[in-house]
Amino acid sequence: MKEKAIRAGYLGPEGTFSEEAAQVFFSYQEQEVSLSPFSSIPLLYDALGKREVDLAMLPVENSIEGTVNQTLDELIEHPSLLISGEIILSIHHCLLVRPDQEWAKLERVYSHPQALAQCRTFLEKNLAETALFPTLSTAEGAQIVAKSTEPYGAIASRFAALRQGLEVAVPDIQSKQNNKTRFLVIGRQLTEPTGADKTSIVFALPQDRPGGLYSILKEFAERQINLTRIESRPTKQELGHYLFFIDCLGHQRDPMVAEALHAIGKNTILTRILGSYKIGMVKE
Ligand SMILES: O=C(O)C(=O)C[C@]1(C(=O)O)C=C[C@@H](O)C=C1
Repeated sequence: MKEKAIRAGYLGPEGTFSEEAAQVFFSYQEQEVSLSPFSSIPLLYDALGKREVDLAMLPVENSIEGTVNQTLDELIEHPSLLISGEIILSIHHCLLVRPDQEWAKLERVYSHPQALAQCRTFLEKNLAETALFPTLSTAEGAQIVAKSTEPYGAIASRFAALRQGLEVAVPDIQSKQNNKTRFLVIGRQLTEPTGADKTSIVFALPQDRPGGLYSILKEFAERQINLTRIESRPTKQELGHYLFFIDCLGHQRDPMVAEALHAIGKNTILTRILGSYKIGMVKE
């Protein structure tokens, strides 16, 4: 009997960078994958929570703008979910207009807040008087412009321009040419070790103990385990109380990583292993 297709969700509508990340990542899966768009990150998490999808492709960090806070914050709100993969995508933003439109005279530019921020230098230099309108995704911005008759533009991909019948007025407007976003694949299952893995954890420290963070970092350093990321997010309960996110090389089943994870549990007030997964490819 044919295996059922994996149901994967991404931040839509069609034409987002998240769709591209999903297309590339899932093309390497042996099992068939059916992709569906969701109009916001919380809606995608809801669908995961209700098991309407098995996996979700979510942006988590960008080389210019840093963390996509919503992805990390929602992950904390859903304790049964696990990270099962990652992929890094080169992000080329374009200023899109309708074919009859002059871009220097735009009254509004629509895009996802991450994209608006990644293109801040271009916008400040060339469209300082233009009002910036945040949308739920870059592709939604392109859709709004395609449907309008006003002097509006969008920041989105070349692919979104094709989808919406828009023109690329200015290509590559991101503030740094080497612009990359890392996406996580979030699901429910722990992935098997591949020999080239990463592990993500989140923890909270007691407030009153000096050297709390040092006591955690030491466990990795003493075992020569390389950290690839450290990030803090407010607990939202009390000012100055933080959750720390760490990514390290290795799988949680590797003896050294397992030992370090066990040891840090003694110095935290909460530790959650968010998943171990294969180090992701970079798609240029
Ligand atoms: O709006 C999109 O196209 C997305 O896929 C979202 C998103 C993000 O949230 O970071 C993804 C990649 C880029 O960094 C800009 C926007």
